[in-house]
Amino acid sequence: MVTSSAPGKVYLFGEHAVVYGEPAVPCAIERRARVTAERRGDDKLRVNATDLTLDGFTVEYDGDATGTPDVDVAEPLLEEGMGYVNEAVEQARDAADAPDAGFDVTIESAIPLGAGLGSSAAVVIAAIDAATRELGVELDAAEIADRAYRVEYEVQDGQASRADTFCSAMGGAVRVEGDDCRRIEDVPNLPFVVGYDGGSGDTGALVAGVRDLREEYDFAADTVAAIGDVVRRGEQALAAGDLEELGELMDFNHGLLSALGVSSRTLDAMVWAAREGDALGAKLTGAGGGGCIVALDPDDGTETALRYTQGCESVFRAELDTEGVRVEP
Ligand SMILES: Nc1ncnc2c1ncn2[C@@H]1O[C@H](COP(=O)(O)OP(=O)(O)OP(=O)(O)O)[C@@H](O)[C@H]1O
Ligand SMILES: C[C@@](O)(CCO)CC(=O)[O-]
Ligand SMILES: [Mg+2]
Repeated sequence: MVTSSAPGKVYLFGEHAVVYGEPAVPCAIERRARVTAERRGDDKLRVNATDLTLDGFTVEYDGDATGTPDVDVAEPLLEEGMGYVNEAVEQARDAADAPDAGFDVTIESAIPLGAGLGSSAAVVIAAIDAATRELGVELDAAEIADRAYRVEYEVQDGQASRADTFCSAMGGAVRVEGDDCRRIEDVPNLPFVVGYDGGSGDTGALVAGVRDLREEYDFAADTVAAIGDVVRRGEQALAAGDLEELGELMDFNHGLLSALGVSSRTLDAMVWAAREGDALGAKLTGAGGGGCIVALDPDDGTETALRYTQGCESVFRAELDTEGVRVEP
């Protein structure tokens, strides 16, 4: 039995545009998904997701993933909940050359689902690591990231970047531009505050929406390119440790994402509350549509402002997690 964990993330800059080859800077945060994999005597896959927002569920699949779930949950929800885990286990079987390996998989995650904090990437990274180790194979973090990217690409219908999965595997702040993925060293202390509206967005649908706009309007394509410009400028501000400028650029990045139609009333409300609470800057994080915003604030003004904002369900500080995927004792 092996348990591995991997962190969620916030985007300092660049979500969505990264899908079209612009650079992005996601940062791992100290909120983890823990996945335990235990080899079974047969080729079945049994998944126990204790704190999925569907109140937890258990599903038993046979080797080709066509078995009948033993719980009474709507089919689409199950499919969605199972897709990532299934594909992650397939990657582990492939890496260990054990096509018939069956597993009992248990997921415990502190990362809200579909809220822009990279729950899918964290679950997939931890699952690949735990399942391959259980089969006696140790992959390095870069290979786990690469395999997890293939899972996200598959489940998100061929529209995914390497950003979330690379960040979760490596930890820290990273820079991703197409296939070029690297860690950013010597990042200043980034005082992240996260506001969560309790909702979620559909990553696949939101990415498809941006793609359609981009194809329809040149100015939407220009907006995506402008996000790339913000990110490049942001990298300089990050290297200089200039938090004021980082904040200003986060505000700009949010405006551009909003123009691309991926914000929402509550995300906007939280962004404005953060700014009125004297945040250095604030933006939505991840796919958008609902879920989380991230603000930069070394003081407690943003937290206080968000606590009094209608639609904001919880507020927390998020520390940069310099550690990526790891085995848990
Ligand atoms: N605790 C969990 N147990 C099982 N599956 C999970 C868990 N957390 C996430 N998932 C899977 O990840 C999916 C959510 O992924 P999605 O990409 O939509 O959102 P996200 O990764 O949280 O946000 P974003 O990609 O915007 O950062 C869920 O529908 C589920 O399939
Ligand atoms: C919206 C997106 O850029 C980030 C989702 O966390 C999609 C992706 O990069 O795969
Ligand atoms: Mg995701």
